[in-house]
Amino acid sequence: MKNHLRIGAVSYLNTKPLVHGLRERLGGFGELTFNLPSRLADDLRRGKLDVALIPSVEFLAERSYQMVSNAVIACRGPVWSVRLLSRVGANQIGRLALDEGSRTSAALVQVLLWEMHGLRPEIVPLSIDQSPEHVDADAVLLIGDRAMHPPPRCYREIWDLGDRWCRWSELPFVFALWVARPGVDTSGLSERLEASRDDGLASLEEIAARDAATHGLTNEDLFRYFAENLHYTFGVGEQNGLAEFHRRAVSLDLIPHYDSSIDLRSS
Ligand SMILES: C=C(O[C@@H]1C=C(C(=O)O)C=C[C@H]1O)C(=O)O
Repeated sequence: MKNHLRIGAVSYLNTKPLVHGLRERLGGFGELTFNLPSRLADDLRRGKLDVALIPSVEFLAERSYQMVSNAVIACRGPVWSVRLLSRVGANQIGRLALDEGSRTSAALVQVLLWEMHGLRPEIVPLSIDQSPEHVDADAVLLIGDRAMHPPPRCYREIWDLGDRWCRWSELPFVFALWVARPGVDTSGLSERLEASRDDGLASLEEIAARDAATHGLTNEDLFRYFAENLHYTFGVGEQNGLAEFHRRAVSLDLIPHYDSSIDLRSS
């Protein structure tokens, strides 16, 4: 019998262009569900999903995973939806709260604080329903839709992590990619994922007009987020950016070290 794939995608606005028309395109080939990035990674690991759009750091940490598409969530400058909000100067952060939805940005902020300020702060969680103003920490990392709204005035320093990474490394940054568990037959999948991405990129105005108001954004802002902040194709720059992030995360022991370098080609 032909595979019926269980496919998980990120539930944030950033993913809308990647999944445009995907349900219809999958038909009986697979079913699509949505969740927070960190939960998608856990469900893929536990075998509850066959394929998922997972945080890139989870792919880097698990050698048996196979990248199944060149459709990714990346940026080449400010990303808008990944922010560090700090009550103190960034060089004084002692206690850092990390958005429960994140794995990649959770590692990225630690890489940047180390590289820029030699800091290794104490880490505490920020659950998805917890308000960032009420957590006992010097700074919070926020990702996704809730990071897109203007932050309250209590913060002294605000970092856009895409901007910080791209200026510091002079490379793009890859936040999430489509990955399959080992042993899953993914033939025919990459074409569907890439066709949906291409269709989504050709329909950004329509997607922005459909989703902006329900998220408290203007159509123009959401369009610009898709068109200017985010980047949806895994090219040579993205490959190099991911390899550099891999080295930095390994050197901080945020992911395990392996002898051979990672295979970043998508199938
Ligand atoms: C740009 C973003 O990329 C995301 C960030 C992720 C992470 O930090 O683990 C994972 C998936 C993406 O949704 C965002 O969520 O705002």
